Amino acid sequence: MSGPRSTPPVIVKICGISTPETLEASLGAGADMIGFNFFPKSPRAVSLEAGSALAGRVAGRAEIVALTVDMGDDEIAAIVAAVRPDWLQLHGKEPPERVAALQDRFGLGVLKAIGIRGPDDLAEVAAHAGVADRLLLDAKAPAGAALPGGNGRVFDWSLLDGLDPALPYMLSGGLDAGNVAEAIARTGTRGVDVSSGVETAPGVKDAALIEAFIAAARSGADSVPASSGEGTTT
Ligand SMILES: O=C(O)c1ccccc1N[C@@H]1O[C@H](COP(=O)(O)O)[C@@H](O)[C@H]1O
Repeated sequence: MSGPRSTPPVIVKICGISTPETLEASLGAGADMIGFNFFPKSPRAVSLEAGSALAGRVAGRAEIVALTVDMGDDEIAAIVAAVRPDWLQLHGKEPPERVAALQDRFGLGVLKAIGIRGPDDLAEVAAHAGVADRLLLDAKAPAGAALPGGNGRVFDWSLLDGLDPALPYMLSGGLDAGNVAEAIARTGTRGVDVSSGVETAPGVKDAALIEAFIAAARSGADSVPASSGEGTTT
């Protein structure tokens, strides 16, 4: 994206946008990051052509995130060429070495998703801290789930109590307008990400739900003290 943007106290990402109408609703309501989903099995998946057209409307108004799951270099290169994202969201089992390799190859920010269900999952957080540009702490998908994310499940936020407050991370997993302010207040997160919580059916985003989510996140953000570092948009 071009030019500096002001720094919101809590970054809001709307993920899985697939129509111009819900894109405009997200941007109009002040979304900081817009995610386009390139995981073919997802009900939110967009084609390269659709993603490119939607991303063209975003330029300069928010950051663009391309969501992939254990994708190979050639496919990612095609997405990067078509969509010109600011960030790659890696929502699979990509190890830290893969994160670093993609940073080197594409020169983009990497938002690495880590599924959280219990205390053992924090080892994965530690392994990626200092490698990924930002972490996305999401509810771990149940065994056998078709999707590694986007399942509308909340995890136990108290698992994050011992995290280093300086860790650059965003929170996701079952967030919606009714719980996002509490999630921000409870965790002190500097960023939130939502997909199914702003939908009326899988893959069907709703403008009113998006607007309500962003408004609720902004109200929750008032409970978070000013940041010295993370929270800055790139
Ligand atoms: O949304 C999807 O379909 C999806 C598919 C594969 C990987 C990740 C996916 N979504 C991401 O998961 C988080 C949490 O989703 P939800 O809000 O609980 O529905 C979402 O913000 C996306 O970044």
